Amino acid sequence: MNDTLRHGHLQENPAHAEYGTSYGRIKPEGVDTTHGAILYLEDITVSFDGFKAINRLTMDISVGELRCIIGPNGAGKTTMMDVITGKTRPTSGTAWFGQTIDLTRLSEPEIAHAGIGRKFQRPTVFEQHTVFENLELAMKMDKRVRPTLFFRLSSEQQGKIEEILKLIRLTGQENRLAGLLSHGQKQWLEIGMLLMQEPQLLLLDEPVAGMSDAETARTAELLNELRGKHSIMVVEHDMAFVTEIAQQGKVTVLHEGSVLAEGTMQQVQNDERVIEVYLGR
Ligand SMILES: Nc1ncnc2c1ncn2[C@@H]1O[C@H](COP(=O)(O)OP(=O)(O)OP(=O)(O)O)[C@@H](O)[C@H]1O
Repeated sequence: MNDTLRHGHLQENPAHAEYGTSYGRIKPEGVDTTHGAILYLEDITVSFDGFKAINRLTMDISVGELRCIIGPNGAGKTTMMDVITGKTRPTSGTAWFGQTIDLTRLSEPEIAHAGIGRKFQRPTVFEQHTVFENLELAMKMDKRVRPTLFFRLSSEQQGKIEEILKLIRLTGQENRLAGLLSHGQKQWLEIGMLLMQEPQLLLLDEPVAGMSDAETARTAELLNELRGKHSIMVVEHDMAFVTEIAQQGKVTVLHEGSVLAEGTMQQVQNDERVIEVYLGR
């Protein structure tokens, strides 16, 4: 058992008492999703010197859902992700991860360890290492990996890397230095690195910003392949991309720190209030 488990809140939660193994790693099985929700933000407010960046925000995400979050600049999208990942503490409200884990009581490392992966806008891969090594490093950096002096990949772990390489469209590129990849490929690699850690919830902040049209289209394909297998929250301004990945799923429109509208892309696109504050501009 590592230090985070020994000393952190996770150990105190009986839901975390059982640990299964996966790819030689200790995997938390403690997220109780019996009611179907992976995330439930309940009446969250974040005040910065009296200014409410998030204002009584309530929303939930189901297990396996791919949820798109849209909204004008300053709507509170990044702040909401900061609350979920423990970077920002809400002034009030609760952020439930499954039924029992209150994220507002956990530190950032504890939240990452509990199974929430976040991808920031800019890619942060290890440029001096190959694509394969980046994925391998992601596996080793995972706090749940059992510490061993000479870490050697098992055939199962090797298989996992190959599976992810295929998913992120980098099969055949595994020996290339990550620094030589295109911007889009670096973004996919980083998504692959997060997937290596098998997150229960994946947060993606503007994943297609700066990508070519072809890369954007491939990213949409990639996310559509992840649909149903992972719970994913995507914040994005590129409406054509959002339309591609939202399909018949829910899109949430944030405005002034609250949910302005929620529904299918078609429903929110036809919502007068959404047109007024965002899409119609
Ligand atoms: N640390 C902070 N101190 C003061 N104000 C902040 C802080 N962080 C964010 N804000 C303000 O809170 C509001 C919400 O910001 P946030 O970055 O969450 O919006 P956003 O929806 O992510 O915008 P964008 O689409 O431009 O990324 C903005 O008005 C921003 O200026």
